[in-house]
Amino acid sequence: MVVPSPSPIRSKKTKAVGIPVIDLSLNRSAIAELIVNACEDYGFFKVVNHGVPKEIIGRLEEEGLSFFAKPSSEKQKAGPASPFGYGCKNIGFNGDRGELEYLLLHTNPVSISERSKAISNDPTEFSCAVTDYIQGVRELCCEILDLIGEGLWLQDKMVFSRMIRDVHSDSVIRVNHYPAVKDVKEWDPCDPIGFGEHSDPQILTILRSNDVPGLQIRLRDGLWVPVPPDPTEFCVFVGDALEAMTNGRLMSVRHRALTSSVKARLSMMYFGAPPLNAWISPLPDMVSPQKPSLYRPFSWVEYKKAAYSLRLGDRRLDLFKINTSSTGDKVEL
Ligand SMILES: C=C1C[C@]23C[C@@]1(O)CC[C@H]2[C@@]12CC[C@H](O)[C@@](C)(C(=O)O1)[C@H]2[C@@H]3C(=O)O
Ligand SMILES: O=C(O)CCC(=O)C(=O)O
Ligand SMILES: [Fe+2]
Repeated sequence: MVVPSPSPIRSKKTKAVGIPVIDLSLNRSAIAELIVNACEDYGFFKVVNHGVPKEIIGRLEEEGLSFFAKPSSEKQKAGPASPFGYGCKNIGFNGDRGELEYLLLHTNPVSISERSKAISNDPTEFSCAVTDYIQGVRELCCEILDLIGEGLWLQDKMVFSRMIRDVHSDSVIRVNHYPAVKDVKEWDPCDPIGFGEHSDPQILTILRSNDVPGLQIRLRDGLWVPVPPDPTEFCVFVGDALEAMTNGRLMSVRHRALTSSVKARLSMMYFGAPPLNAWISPLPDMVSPQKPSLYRPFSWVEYKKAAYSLRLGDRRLDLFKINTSSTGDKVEL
């Protein structure tokens, strides 16, 4: 039987570029600058020597694989995702669909332990695997955010990580499972959408996948770049909230997953978010007469409501833009 190629899809609209890979064991001020450059140019980079133990990553991967291997009727007991729980093919509430199934969980420990009962036959084991993983990637997320604070020369370098460390942080975790293409007859090469184009609404996303390709990022010029998978690395995405707080200097990256492999892709994302009542607005350090505020202040709960009322691919940050003329003056509408 002929099977589709496991390599990333490359239409004439994709190209190979050197995606920044940053070694976190190197000199602090050098990596702070490299990270800020990557966030400005791509809104995306990879990290190596990240310090998250392999054993912790492996345990969550195993838990994810054994959950997705269950019969559909069993998995449905943890669903539907509204928004948390088990979801299959439906993404969000407004008709977006993808060739995947997933678990979406709030990172609050009480919520995880409650949800685990419907997900696993050994809820304590599952719950520990998830909370240990969250602890590891939250540290990594905060470390990267502090480096961003340093690279931007902010007065308050921990302004971003403080939101993530807050006990009321609205961070979420997602495990996506893109089933293998078993029968080439069922595979439509024109529609290999695993997860459609979008940006992540939060501050920063930390993604780890197995060795199956699929992730692509969109460059400023509109070209799509396949991201080679590497289970030993983490991918880091700038989210909408970080773009707003840096007054557009760091770019929230648009990305998607196109899968067509003979092996299933498993990806795990930590979406670092502020508390619901936190205010998001361009930081004073990022605003000047030459660079007036691009966004009006909004609360995270307001932003989330907007995100959930829209489609996956909508540019929701535009709703919060202040209209300015070419001279930088505010425009009365
Ligand atoms: C269609 C949607 C799914 C989503 C909520 C939304 O209305 C728009 C944003 C989507 C997204 C993308 C990044 C994350 O995967 C996610 C959990 C998030 O916070 O925003 C999803 C939402 C979701 O799947 O519930
Ligand atoms: O699964 C992936 O590789 C990407 C998924 C993603 O972008 C998301 O869940 O927001
Ligand atoms: Fe995403």
